[in-house]
This record gives sequence, C-alpha cells and structure tokens, in this order.
Amino acid sequence: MKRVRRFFNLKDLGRGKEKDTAAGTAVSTGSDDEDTRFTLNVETFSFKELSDATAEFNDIFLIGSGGSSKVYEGHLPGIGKVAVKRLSFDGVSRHTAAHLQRGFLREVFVLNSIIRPNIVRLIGCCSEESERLVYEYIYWGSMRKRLTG
Ligand SMILES: Nc1ncnc2c1ncn2[C@@H]1O[C@H](COP(=O)(O)OP(=O)(O)OP(=O)(O)O)[C@@H](O)[C@H]1O
Repeated sequence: MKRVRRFFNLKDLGRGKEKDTAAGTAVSTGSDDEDTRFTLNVETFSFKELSDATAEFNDIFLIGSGGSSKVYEGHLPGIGKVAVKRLSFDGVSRHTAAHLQRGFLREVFVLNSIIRPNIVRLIGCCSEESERLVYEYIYWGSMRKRLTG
C-alpha cells in the first residue's frame, strides 16, 4: 500500500487510463475544463490488495448494493475492516453508464472534500481500476435501515 496522488479524468474513468502524477490525483467532475479537476488525496491500493481483502469480491462478503455499485466487506492489513465499493454497469446502456459514473465521481468529490464525524470517510482508491473505492466500515448499516428500523 502506498500513498500517491493520481490523475483521473471522467472520460477515462472505467477504462483504466487514469495516470499517477507527482502533483496529485486530479478528478474531473465532468468537463475538460481544468477548473473542474480536484485533487484526490487518498491511499492507493492495488487490485490484488482489494481482491485479497474481499476473497476476490466473493458474494459472502457482499454487504449491500446501490443503484450503480456493489459494496463488500473487506479486511486490509494495517487498516482493518473496510467497505470496498465496486461500480457495476451490467446491463445498462453506455449513456446510463456515463450518467452513473458522473454521479459516482460527484460522490467521490464530496467525500474527498469533507471530513466530519457523521460522514463516511473515503480511505482510498484502486490504483488499477478506478471503479473501486475503499471507505471506512460503518457498523450501523445504511441510513435507510436506521430510519425504517
Ligand atoms: N462504508 C460502508 N460501511 C458499511 N456498509 C456500507 C458502506 N457503504 C455502503 N454500505 C452498504 O452498501 C449499501 C449500498 O451502498 P451504496 O453507497 O452503493 O448505495 P446507496 O447509497 O444505498 O444507493 P445509491 O447507489 O443509489 O446511492 C448500503 O445501503 C449499505 O448497506
């Protein structure tokens, strides 16, 4: 595990074309305008580290799924229990996939900008496939479950 900053561009997200840079992980929120890029300063994990942490994204570690993602419980050496989010665009059109990717990036942008006790912390991203992110593990489950009992 190493801490590096990486460059992401929305149009490359999902195709493995993002690049490491010395300056930082600049994430574009949707256009080629330089001003829309921001630095993502998180840990970087290899695909193997995340795969090992989740027994190759085994369904027994699946803890939830959202509109565009699956979330797995994982265990990372030196960090402990984490939630590994994997985007999945199975069965959706390219247009819908692009829309979901933008929403995902907005989530990353917001979480990267905020550190608050009640907001889940983004710990890291995958150095090889940017659709995989690592979050602190929340023991209380989803807000919906908390609200509906
Ligand atoms: N950090 C986490 N710790 C523990 N469980 C989590 C964590 N993040 C997500 N989950 C579980 O995975 C489920 C799916 O989460 P995800 O963030 O992908 O989708 P969502 O926010 O519920 O929906 P959407 O994708 O539409 O925004 C959650 O409902 C929750 O049960």
